[in-house]
Order: sequence, then structure tokens, then C-alpha cells
Amino acid sequence: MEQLFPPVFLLRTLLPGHNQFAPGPPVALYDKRSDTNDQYKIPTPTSPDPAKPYVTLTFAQSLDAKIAGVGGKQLTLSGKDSMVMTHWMRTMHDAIMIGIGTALNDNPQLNTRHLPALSGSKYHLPRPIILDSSLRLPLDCKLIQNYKEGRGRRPWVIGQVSENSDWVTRKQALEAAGARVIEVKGENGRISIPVLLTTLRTLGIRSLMVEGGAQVIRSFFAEANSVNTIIVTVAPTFVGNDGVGYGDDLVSTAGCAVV
Ligand SMILES: NC(=O)C1=CN([C@@H]2O[C@H](COP(=O)(O)OP(=O)(O)OC[C@H]3O[C@@H](n4cnc5c(N)ncnc54)[C@H](OP(=O)(O)O)[C@@H]3O)[C@@H](O)[C@H]2O)C=CC1
Ligand SMILES: Nc1nc(O)c(N)c(N[C@@H]2O[C@H](COP(=O)(O)O)[C@@H](O)[C@H]2O)n1
Repeated sequence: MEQLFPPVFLLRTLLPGHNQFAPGPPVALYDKRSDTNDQYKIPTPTSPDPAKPYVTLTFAQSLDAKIAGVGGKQLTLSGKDSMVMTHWMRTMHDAIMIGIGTALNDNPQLNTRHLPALSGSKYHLPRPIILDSSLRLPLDCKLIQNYKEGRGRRPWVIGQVSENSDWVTRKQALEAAGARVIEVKGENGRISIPVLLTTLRTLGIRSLMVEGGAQVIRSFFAEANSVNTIIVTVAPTFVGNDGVGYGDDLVSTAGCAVV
């Protein structure tokens, strides 16, 4: 990929007055990894709707709006500074969410390892949440391994309610491996975003950073009033038509205003 000019950050705020990402250094926080309580005292964006978490949708894309290469190949689109910004934003949210497509493709860690080391303190780690209707998350994925080894928080897997015996077996296996499975109602074969958001809020999640991938980004764009802030890193490169995009016809359906 040819780099034409330094990466640019685009910061778009959907709701005037709700840009709660004022520049500042990453905040040093206590290392609270207890899994019994999500009401952390971390500084986090406040949702204008008390029934839902504050939602930050953030991802990196090329100039031609691709977020991955051919066949889903993971691309390093963010530069170093942008990656630090992303990891800093992770410290500001109670939870971080991806779809099962990203979990299977990237096997991500969703931690804060690109931030400078702190002496005597650790950064807040967001709780990983995976949208995974049929519970396909591998038991040996990094998110579960990191939790088991004390280097990450317990992953929450959001599945669609099912009485299918394979599903029940998968649920038991995931829970035995350390994940928590949360059952959410489906809508047109997908996990309903509004139901998901209210469920997460009742479970103590005040702020949610949605990182992708393509289908998840598309779902959040398509669901009116589901996103408070969008932060997109645009890399100065073209991936081409065969790359993975999230669709360029959706912003107008979300009823959002770019300010
Ligand atoms: N550049 C960037 O910033 C990022 C890039 N990526 C890239 O994105 C690609 C993965 O994207 P993609 O394959 O689209 O997978 P996603 O991560 O978007 O996961 C999609 C899957 O999530 C499940 N799902 C459940 N409910 C919903 C819902 N309401 N809306 C959407 N999905 C739902 C579905 O599986 P099921 O039916 O089984 O539940 C669906 O197939 C990878 O190549 C990865 O590298 C990912 C994140 C960030
Ligand atoms: N901000 C950003 N820039 C890129 O260039 C990316 N490829 C991604 N990808 C997202 O980050 C996840 C990987 O996280 P870890 O490095 O494992 O912590 C990946 O799964 C995508 O969600 N993001």
C-alpha cells in the first residue's frame, strides 16, 4: 500500500454537545478486573439516554472506505499515533464490542498494550463483548486465554436465544472456558441492536466502544439513535474494490448530522 500523506483523524460528532472526547493524556486508572461489578469510577462518556450506554463507533478505513483487504485480510490502516488514540479510547469505555466475524478473522486482544507503561498503576481494560448468535467463538481465542491468565477481563458473548441442543452445548463449553454467555432476542436473524443496548445498560455498561467489523458497523449505521459518536481513522491509501467495505449507502439512513 502506498502512503500518500500522514494518516488523518476524522472526528465526527453525531449529537451536538455530546463530543466527550476532549484531548488529554490517557488517564491512569486502578486495575479493576473484578467481574462482579461494571460500575467503575472511570471517567467515561455519559449517555444522553439513561436506558442505553454511550456508544462510540470507531474503526480505521482506507480512502476508498475499506476496512480490510481481500478475503478479510487484516490491514494495518492506523499509524502509530492513531493506534495509541484507539487504545486510549479503549481505557475510556466500560466495554468494547466486535462481531464474531472479526473475532474469527483477527483473533484480537482488545487491550491497551500500545499505551506507555505506567509505574504503580494500570490502565482500565474494557470488557470485551462479542456479537455471536450461534456461539462460534473458539474456546482457545486470545480473549478467553487472556482472561484465564489474568491479562484481560472476562469476555461476554452475546448469543441469540436458542433451545437448540448444539447451542446449549456450545454455551456450556464457553462458560466452562471462562466466557459469560448472554442471551439476547434476535431480529431478522440478527441480534437486535436496541435490545442489545438496553440489556448491556442493565448489566452496568455505561459506555460501549464498537470496533467493527463490517457487518457490525453496517448494523449500527443502519439503526437510528444507536450511536453517539463516530471516530474514523482514514489511512491515505486505496485498498481496491475487492477489499472489505461496510457500505457507502448507509449514513443517510441513520439520520445523523455531521458537525
Ligand atoms: N479496520 C478496522 O478498524 C476494522 C476491521 N475489521 C475487519 O472486519 C472484518 C470482519 O468483518 P465482518 O466479516 O463483517 O464481521 P463482523 O465482525 O462485523 O461480525 C459479523 C457477524 O456478527 C454477528 N452478528 C450478530 N448480530 C449482528 C448484528 N446485529 N449486526 C451485525 N452482525 C451481527 C453475525 O454472525 P452470527 O449470525 O453468527 O451472529 C455476523 O455475521 C475483518 O476482516 C476485520 O479485519 C474489524 C474491525 C475493525
Ligand atoms: N484502529 C484500528 N486500526 C487498524 O488499522 C485496525 N486493523 C484495527 N482493527 C481492529 O482492532 C482489532 C485488533 O485489536 P488488537 O490489536 O488485537 O487489540 C481488530 O480485531 C479490529 O477490531 N483498528
